[in-house]
Amino acid sequence: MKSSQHEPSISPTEAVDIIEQVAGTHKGYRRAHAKGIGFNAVFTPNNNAKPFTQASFLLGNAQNVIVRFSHSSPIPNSSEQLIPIKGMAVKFPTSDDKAISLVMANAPVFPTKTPEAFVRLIQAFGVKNQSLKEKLSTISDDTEFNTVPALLKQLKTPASFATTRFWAIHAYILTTDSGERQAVRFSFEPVAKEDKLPFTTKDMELELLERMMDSPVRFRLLMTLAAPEDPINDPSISWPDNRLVIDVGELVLTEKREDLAEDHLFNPTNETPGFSCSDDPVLHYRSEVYAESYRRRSAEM
Ligand code: HEM
Repeated sequence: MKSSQHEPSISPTEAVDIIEQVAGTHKGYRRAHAKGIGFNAVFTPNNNAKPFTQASFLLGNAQNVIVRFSHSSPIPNSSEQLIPIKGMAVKFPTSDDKAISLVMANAPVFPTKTPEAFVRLIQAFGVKNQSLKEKLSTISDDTEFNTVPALLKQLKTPASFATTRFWAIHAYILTTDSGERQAVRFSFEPVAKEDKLPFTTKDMELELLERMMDSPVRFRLLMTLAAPEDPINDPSISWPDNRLVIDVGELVLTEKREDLAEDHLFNPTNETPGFSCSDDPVLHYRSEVYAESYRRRSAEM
């Protein structure tokens, strides 16, 4: 565990065991965000990030990237309409084999400050034969879950991946050649705004493919700059709305990947000169959880 400040009481391997206990084992699938669709895409930086970083993926020429959109459930055939949390993962190439990945959700904040609280939340929501009200009452005494009921109320299943904003949630640290540091949070904002589906299907993957036949699907990569007083190690706290947001480039989907990016691991903790992880314990925990999930699903293929 790289984060120096936090030693979780539930190990990443135990976390994957717990997800399997709650959701079952679905051989060959990711242990979360099991169902999804992969695309090739092009990311074109506009060099607005240059004053803040030397990170190559945010600067220079257009580059080929891999994108995977997903439904968050660990159960591959669960109803996508009943699962409001969706994911978008983008893998940028780098000169070494540690591709930078932004692995995002359609929410600006995470429900908990620590990874083990999130795992306990999975356990609480996974209890069988209990209504949502009963599940909420079992977590209501725990101050770690104060924000959860309000977050749940705001959740709404999106109509389309192409009109959804995705946030990387954790802070990352950008550095310049001369060593200046700036904490930022990334998000991808859709260029398409219309919510009403012009298409016939309720299947979000098909909807995306139909949309692409009509016009290109684009997202802007936005970077929100932290002020010195903003917390950079707590993904459950949002930064004030008046923070400077910089548009650093555009992503355009080009084609569906035949492999759907199924075999890919998107690791949100890879670093490159000019771009590093903050001390957020949830971010660092994800690295080992994803590696464990990847080990299990690869062995089952
Ligand atoms: C302790 C916290 C978390 C746990 C235990 C967890 C668990 C997992 C697991 C087991 C996977 C499957 C990985 C694989 O097999 O490749 C996964 C994928 C994913 N998670 Fe998380 N996750 C956590 C936090 C987050 C956060 C904060 C976000 C959003 C910012 C997020 C978004 C995603 C997405 C989009 C994927 C799919 C990536 C892909 O397409 O390959 N997760 N998560």
